[in-house]
Amino acid sequence: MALTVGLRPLTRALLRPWARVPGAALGRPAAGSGDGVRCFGSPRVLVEPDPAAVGVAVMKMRNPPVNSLSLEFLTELLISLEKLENDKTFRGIIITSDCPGIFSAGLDLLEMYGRDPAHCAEYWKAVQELWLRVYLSNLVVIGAINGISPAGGCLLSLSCDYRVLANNPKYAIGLNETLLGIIAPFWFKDVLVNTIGHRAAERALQLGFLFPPSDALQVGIVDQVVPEDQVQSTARSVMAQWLAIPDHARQLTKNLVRKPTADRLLQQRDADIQNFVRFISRDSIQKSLHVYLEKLKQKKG
Ligand SMILES: CCCCCCCCC/C=C/C(=O)SCCNC(=O)CCNC(=O)[C@H](O)C(C)(C)COP(=O)(O)OP(=O)(O)OC[C@H]1O[C@@H](n2cnc3c(N)ncnc32)[C@H](O)[C@@H]1OP(=O)(O)O
Repeated sequence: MALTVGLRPLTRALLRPWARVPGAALGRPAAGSGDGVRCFGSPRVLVEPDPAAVGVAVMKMRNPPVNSLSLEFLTELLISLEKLENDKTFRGIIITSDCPGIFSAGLDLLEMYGRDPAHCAEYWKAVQELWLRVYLSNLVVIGAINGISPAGGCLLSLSCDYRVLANNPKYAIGLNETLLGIIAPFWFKDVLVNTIGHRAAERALQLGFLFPPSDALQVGIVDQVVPEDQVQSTARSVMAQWLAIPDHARQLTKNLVRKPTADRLLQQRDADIQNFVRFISRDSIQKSLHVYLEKLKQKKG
């Protein structure tokens, strides 16, 4: 699936020399990455082949302070995912965070607050694209969730094939959009329903639940909860289990299960973008976003 996000000239320029990790131009070891370990990346996304697992790449999100999914960050994630999909030496990706305590704070509120319709449309197209790229990936995608994961961060986690969450009570996960006075779009809802069932999803979406690890495991929004220092090793051992399955059979099966959900968006991407722009541009929604952003600021005291 070609990357269909219409990149702004600025974003395109930003990404042109995108192997910017010092010394990590494709094929050369990045500083501190260990001898011969080929890695590549961009300012906000570091991709390192897992030295202990052939064919596995670890994708580290590093958009401090909270890995909020800005347009630039989404674009870098998409470029890295596309590169991995096209590099036949990789069969699996472990997605994790380099921002302590935070997997991803979700969509970047500043991309939706005080922005013109054209920007909102471009932003939403990138959000759609990231979901489709991860959800339908031919690679095995495992979330090594080492931090809090609200809303868009939860969607990214749900789009993985398997989710390992660190057992830290602060690392809650859920689609909390109603707490902001907004809503999760139908395809966020669909993925949650597919994962935890209709009644649990209905309740969690309406109440904006952020599940702490023990509840997240019980409701099924994550597959495993482990001590924080075992998240990466657990993700790696689960990856080995999934990679023991012949790729072609596993990919066809993943597609069989996931394509009907993805098709609901693919068949109406433009309408979904227009719906988003209309909804997010409402005065009442902009006001809700303003109040929420103020609350975040006040929280800092
Ligand atoms: C029809 C259908 C239509 C559908 C139409 C609508 C569809 C929308 C779907 C929405 C999906 C989403 O993901 S909406 C986003 C939901 N996300 C959230 O609710 C998480 C909000 N953030 C937090 O709760 C906290 O920041 C948290 C992640 C726990 C980290 O707490 P900390 O104390 O460590 O850090 P903070 O001090 O709070 O934050 C550090 C800085 O990051 C900023 N920040 C934090 N989260 C941010 C965010 N998501 N976007 C931008 N900026 C963010 C803060 O403002 C601070 O900025 P400075 O003050 O400048 O330092």
